[in-house]
This record gives sequence, C-alpha cells and structure tokens, in this order.
Amino acid sequence: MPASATPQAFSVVLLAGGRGQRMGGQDKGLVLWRARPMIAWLHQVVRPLTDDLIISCNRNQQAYAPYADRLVGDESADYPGPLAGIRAALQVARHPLLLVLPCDAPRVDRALVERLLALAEDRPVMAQRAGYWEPLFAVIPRRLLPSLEQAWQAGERSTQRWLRAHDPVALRCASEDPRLSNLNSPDLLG
Ligand SMILES: Nc1nc2c(ncn2[C@@H]2O[C@H](COP(=O)(O)OP(=O)(O)OP(=O)(O)O)[C@@H](O)[C@H]2O)c(=O)[nH]1
Ligand SMILES: [Mg+2]
Repeated sequence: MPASATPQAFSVVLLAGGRGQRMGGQDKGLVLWRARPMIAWLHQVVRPLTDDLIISCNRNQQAYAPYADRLVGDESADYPGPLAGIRAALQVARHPLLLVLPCDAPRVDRALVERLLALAEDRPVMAQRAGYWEPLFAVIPRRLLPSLEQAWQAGERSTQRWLRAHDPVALRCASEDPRLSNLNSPDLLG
C-alpha cells in the first residue's frame, strides 16, 4: 500500500525516552535485536507511511536523528513516563492524527499499523490484548491536545487512564500476538 492509500496523512511518534532500567540502564531503542537497533525496525515499518516521523528521546539524540524527521525531548529530565513523550509529540504533530508506538516492539508490522489507522476517526484507538489495553500502540487525534495539557497540569501521568477517559476504540489482538511484545530486558532479546 503506497502512502497515498492510507485514509489520511498522519504523524508518528516512536517513544524512546525511557530509562531502560530493566535493560540495565541502556537506551532501549538503540539496543540490538536481530543485529539492528530496535528503533531501526520501527523506522523501517513507518518511514514509507508518513512525512512526519517524530522520535521522543531524552539521550543519544545524534544516534536517533537519522531515524526521524524531528526529535522531541521531555520537558523535565526526571523521566515522567511515556505520556510526556506523547505530549511533546502532540504539541508539534503536523497532521490531525498521531500514531504512537514504543521503541521496544521491533515485531510491529505494517498490517498492525494499518489496522490501527483504519479504526481512527474522532476517538483514540488503542490495541487490546486478551482484554488488556496496550496504550502505547495507539492513534490519538491531535484535537485532544488541550485535554492532555489540562490533565497533565492536574498531575495525570498515566497514558492508559488518560486515553480511557476519551472513549477509545479497541483494536482487539490475539493474546499471543507477538507484534505487541515489548522487549524489556536482555533475556528477551534472543
Ligand atoms: N518520553 C518518554 N518516554 C518514556 C519514558 N518512560 C518510558 N518511555 C517510553 O515508553 C515506552 C514504554 O516504557 P518502558 O517499557 O517502561 O521503558 P523504560 O521506561 O525505558 O524501561 P524501564 O526503565 O525498564 O521501565 C518505551 O518505548 C520507553 O522508551 C519517559 O519518561 N519519557
Ligand atoms: Mg518504564
């Protein structure tokens, strides 16, 4: 499917701004999986689909730059969680929809992205696996930015809780769907 066949143009944020504590403090997006940095696998899937590829990162900006149109960092340096990266990306997104993906899910494929986007309209879309929300596999309308700003100022830091307040559409995936598996620790990299 060429980029023009997607229902509408969308922005993408690849979330790579975490501490990587369970990975021994490594910057997870740059950790190798099958001989390539994890971020490279995500980049390969989304690059042909968008002209607005944002990476949220808080270190190693030089290493991430080749994989993005733009980099964003969190407002504060204390790793407030993925919602900070979503917030920074929504603030600069050029298109009405923002596709959100985590950097540590290198098995994400184009079919998953297309299914998430096919459900996108006025409400957010979130993947669901075995009845559990997967809030970092999502499509978020940019119109929700004021709501996010308000929630953020009120202390909200949970992506899932914030998205669930907006009547999200679920993309139901099989409980064993490997595309949603996060590689959080070295033992999962093999
Ligand atoms: N911008 C930003 N992204 C984050 C932050 N914390 C986590 N993320 C991203 O959100 C996704 C899911 O987070 P985790 O799997 O917990 O990753 P992590 O926080 O780096 O790893 P741990 O320190 O082991 O929890 C990953 O893609 C992270 O890069 C943060 O404080 N800011
Ligand atoms: Mg974490």
